Amino acid sequence: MTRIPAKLLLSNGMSFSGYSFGHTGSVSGEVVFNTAMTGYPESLTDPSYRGQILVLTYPLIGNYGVPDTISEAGLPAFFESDQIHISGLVISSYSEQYSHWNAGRSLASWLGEHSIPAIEGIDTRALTQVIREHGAMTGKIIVDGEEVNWRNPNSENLVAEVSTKEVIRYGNGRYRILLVDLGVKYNIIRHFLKRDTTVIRVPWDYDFTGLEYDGLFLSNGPGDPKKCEATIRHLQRQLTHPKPVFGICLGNQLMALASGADTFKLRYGHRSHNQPVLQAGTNKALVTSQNHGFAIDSKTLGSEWEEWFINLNDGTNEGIRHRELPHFSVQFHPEASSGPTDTEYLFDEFLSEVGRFSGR
Ligand SMILES: NC(=O)CC[C@H](N)C(=O)O
Repeated sequence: MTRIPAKLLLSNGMSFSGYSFGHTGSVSGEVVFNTAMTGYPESLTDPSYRGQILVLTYPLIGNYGVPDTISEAGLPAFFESDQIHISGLVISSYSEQYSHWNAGRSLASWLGEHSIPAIEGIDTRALTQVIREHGAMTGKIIVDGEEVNWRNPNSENLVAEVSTKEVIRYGNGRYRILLVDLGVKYNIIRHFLKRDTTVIRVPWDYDFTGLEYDGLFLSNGPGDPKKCEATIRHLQRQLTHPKPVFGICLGNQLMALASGADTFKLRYGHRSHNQPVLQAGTNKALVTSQNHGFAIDSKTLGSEWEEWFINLNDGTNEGIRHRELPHFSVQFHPEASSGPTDTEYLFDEFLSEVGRFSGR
């Protein structure tokens, strides 16, 4: 097989040479790295990666293939959304051979079907060190010399692209959860459906303030949280009421912005399965799955709010909660798909607040 040469060009001028696989084409986006050892089908379909060129530091990728699309309760069983959201993929060694109980196709053919360019043969650990030193950068995967314009996805409203266009209901449980879809990972919906709920999934800019529901949930999602002005406006009105509100990742950042606090861009983000967080005021540390490039500036939190979790690597915020009302959110992923499930209990805590509030 003849291999097509490709290169990864960074906005600081550095270039890394490799070979094309997946879709044969060039693309630009923000270059981010994830150090998890498994979970590429979930990561590639996570809407929070929209506009990003994903670098995987684990060297061997593709060896367990990609699952078939099998529907379960109206959701694809093994994916986090209905499509691949990354703009491009950068890996070290691509395994043509794959073997796994649920593998239905190869990674290369799946990327090809979705028109996503990928490059292999890159020293992704050396590349990651460059990104750690320089900070997050935009980049281009250039295949066969085909030119493409630079793209900085953080200047776009990516949430509007990935959010549902219509209201969708799932399940028929006791508690009604209004889920604001900012780019929701399906494992969040699966976690709610396991807990006797009806999930009402609404678009990111939907005015939910007059609707009937028992608890409000703000999902994860791509890009700069400050682009979600409509959601922040609706949330501000909701936060004056004692109805339970829970947010994950982008949801955490929007909770802070709606309460008057600020967010900022991290130097290179947290993307892995082994991010240690401390529950503030305790000695309890938890291992979490994360995927974020922005964070809450905890110094700007108002007096009604407190820092709930803190990242043990760099001391940045990993969650906040209201001192009196049942409003809380986390920067990490309690639904961890893929990754450690240590913090799944937060769904139970939210549902117990919802039960208490609704009186059912
Ligand atoms: N997974 C997420 O929700 C990410 C939130 C936000 N887009 C960030 O990068 O920080």
